[in-house]
Amino acid sequence: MVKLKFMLLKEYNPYLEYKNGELFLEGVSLKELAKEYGTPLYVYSASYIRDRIRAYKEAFPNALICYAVKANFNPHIVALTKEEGAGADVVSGGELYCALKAGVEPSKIVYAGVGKTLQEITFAVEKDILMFNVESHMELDVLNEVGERLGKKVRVAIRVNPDVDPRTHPYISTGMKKSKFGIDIKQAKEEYRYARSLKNLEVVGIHCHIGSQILDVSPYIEAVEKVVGLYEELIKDGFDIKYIDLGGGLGIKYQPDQANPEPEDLAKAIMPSLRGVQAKLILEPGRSIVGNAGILLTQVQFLKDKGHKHFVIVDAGMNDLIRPAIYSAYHHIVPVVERDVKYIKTDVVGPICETGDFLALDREIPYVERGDYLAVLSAGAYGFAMSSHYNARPKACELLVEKGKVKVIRRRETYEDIFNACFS
Ligand SMILES: Cc1ncc(COP(=O)(O)O)c(C=O)c1O
Ligand SMILES: N[C@@H](CCCC[NH3+])C(=O)O
Repeated sequence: MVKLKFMLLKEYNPYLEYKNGELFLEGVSLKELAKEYGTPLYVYSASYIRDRIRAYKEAFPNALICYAVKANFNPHIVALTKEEGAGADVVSGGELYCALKAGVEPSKIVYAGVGKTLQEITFAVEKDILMFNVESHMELDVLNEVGERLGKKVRVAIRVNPDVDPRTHPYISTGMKKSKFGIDIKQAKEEYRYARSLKNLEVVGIHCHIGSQILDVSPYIEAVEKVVGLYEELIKDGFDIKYIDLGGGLGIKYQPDQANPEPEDLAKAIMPSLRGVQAKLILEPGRSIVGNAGILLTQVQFLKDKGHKHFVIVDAGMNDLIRPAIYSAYHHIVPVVERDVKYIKTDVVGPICETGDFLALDREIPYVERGDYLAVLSAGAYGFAMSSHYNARPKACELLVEKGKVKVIRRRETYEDIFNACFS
């Protein structure tokens, strides 16, 4: 029984293990961390993040790996990916600021997003980033104007929408016809010609991102084939396409019976279609770098038995981890200190005044008591990044652990932190 559980945790993160019934990450006791730093508490494993970047680099030795900052924008995490040689994929001025603070070279930064503001565009042009992934005709005009004003040639790729179903949650499918993202691949050639006619733009690439949490690699093959088709047409038309950026999206293990696909699986699927392509490949993985690096620790506040229904009420709410509320996402929950093998069927809910505030519904979890700590797995991506102050709750503390060492990468917020901006 214990051995089985041990194997299962390793499949999420090889640095996560029970020792004498107590959970450790990279050799650090999670119970001790929860006691010292309080809960809710995010803890990330640095070695795991390093391993994942290295796995991408091994699977795609000639590619530029641009970590998708949106998945987790803690600058210390971004700096870690930079240390391993990654660039950054950003979607806002804030993320660009974060990547630069973390030391990422502008020549390794790509910028996507359907609604870049003039201020954000100006900031990125001034910083001379590698490439804008342009999502509309109007954006081309604005980029050209900013380039002219600043006396620069702005490097652009057009984000094409290949109309491929990535077979994931509809809210995170981004490459289908009805989606707001990118330009229909069938209209792309026309937009490329238009971009070439603008004197302050330099057309350098093709961008495509079909969605997130993709576990089956076949939609990638479909998308890549369409992108390569466009690449060949553009080359024939005299374009110098230096980069093909295929976005991110590789999924991770959330449920015990799910796979944790490797970058190598993606490489095996798509590299054959890219054989004749001269352009440099760019990838923008987010979740598959940091998702299973992180866990969210929470403490049981109350138990409530309504007869027909049991509730475990914890101190982490939807303001800390919103994925279950908005995507009905599953996050595996395990005890920080094992008790016995008795299981209960329960909802695990937070303190927020919303019925949608849950971490798990009708879930069998090991028996717990008031004061126990629970670890919510796979919380490193889109966990803290999507957190809020809802119900005037200070944001959680974030820790980075590596080989037995602990670093506070974001202190717990205070009430003053929440309200300071109201009184300045
Ligand atoms: C343009 C772009 N690139 C990269 C990513 C990162 O995706 P993921 O975290 O699924 O790897 C996203 C988010 O889906 C995105 O919108
Ligand atoms: N926020 C989503 C992923 C969005 C991907 C961004 N394009 C999630 O938590 O799964």
